[in-house]
Amino acid sequence: MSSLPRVYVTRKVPPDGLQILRKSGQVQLELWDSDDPVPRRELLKKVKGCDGLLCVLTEKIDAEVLDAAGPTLKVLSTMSVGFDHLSLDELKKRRIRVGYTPEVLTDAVAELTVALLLATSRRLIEAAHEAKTGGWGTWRTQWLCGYELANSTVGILGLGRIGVAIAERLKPFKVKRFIYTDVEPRPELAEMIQAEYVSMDDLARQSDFLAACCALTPETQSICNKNLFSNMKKTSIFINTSRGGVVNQEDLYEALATGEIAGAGLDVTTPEPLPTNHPLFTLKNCVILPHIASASYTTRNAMSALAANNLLAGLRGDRMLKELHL
Ligand SMILES: O=C(O)C(=O)CO
Repeated sequence: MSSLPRVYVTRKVPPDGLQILRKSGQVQLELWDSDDPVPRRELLKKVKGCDGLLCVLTEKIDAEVLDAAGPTLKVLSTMSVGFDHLSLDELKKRRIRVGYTPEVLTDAVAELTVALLLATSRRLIEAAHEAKTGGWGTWRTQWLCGYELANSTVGILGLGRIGVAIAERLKPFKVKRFIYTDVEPRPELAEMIQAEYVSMDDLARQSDFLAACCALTPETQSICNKNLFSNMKKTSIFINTSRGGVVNQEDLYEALATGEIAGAGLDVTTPEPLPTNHPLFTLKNCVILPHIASASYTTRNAMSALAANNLLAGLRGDRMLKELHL
């Protein structure tokens, strides 16, 4: 039997990552060779005795999984920038090193955020549907009017790399002002986009477009709620490409259905997938995408390669390219 470290990969990850692992000659690899998530029972069985685990964001890595893996598990590598699916306390307790994939997806996520913002504010999905289903009668002066970016104020909730990249892409649309809020001011990032730090209430009150770009943590859970939406302008657009958990969806539904805000574009929801009979799907002013912000071939390949390299470095005891310091 080989004495190489055993690694379990919980999904058919894009080819670059798999190739790096296979060619390394450094690990014995086992893979859940499917596009669908590994069943929990199978995961609990397969992690037993592994040295390394490469997962994606649909796998909840908690005490149960870590107990099932046992003391051999030294490295966890997630193919995601988000890590709300990982029980960090449990990982820290067991001294398991954790790799993740920031930066390589910033461009793709920012690009999709802009696309979703425009699709929502200029009502593209509704308009395409009307054109296709006979609703297009004649050119009408106010029909399918939306809201434009020129001269607007764009608010960013949680200013990190992705928020900066979104603002950089929106600037050429003649946005007048960028504002942001976070747990504390981020002067270096803010300077890159000339964004002004404001309170959460001012962010809500002043934004014409408000983009949630924050990580999901206990502090940001449901932070976009009745309080936020009721402070927003009736003409404002809310966009979320971070995590569904930052939004109270009942409050968002109310805000959209009663015209408290003009529209919402969501790439992330709770749960995922959002059931097709969910009330949010009944609203014309809500555009919902199936968590595709990072879904370009280039980016997903880069994420898988980084996740693979993180895992191998961790198993060698070297510095990872991107490690979460617990
Ligand atoms: O990497 C992540 O955290 C994602 O949400 C996938 O884009």
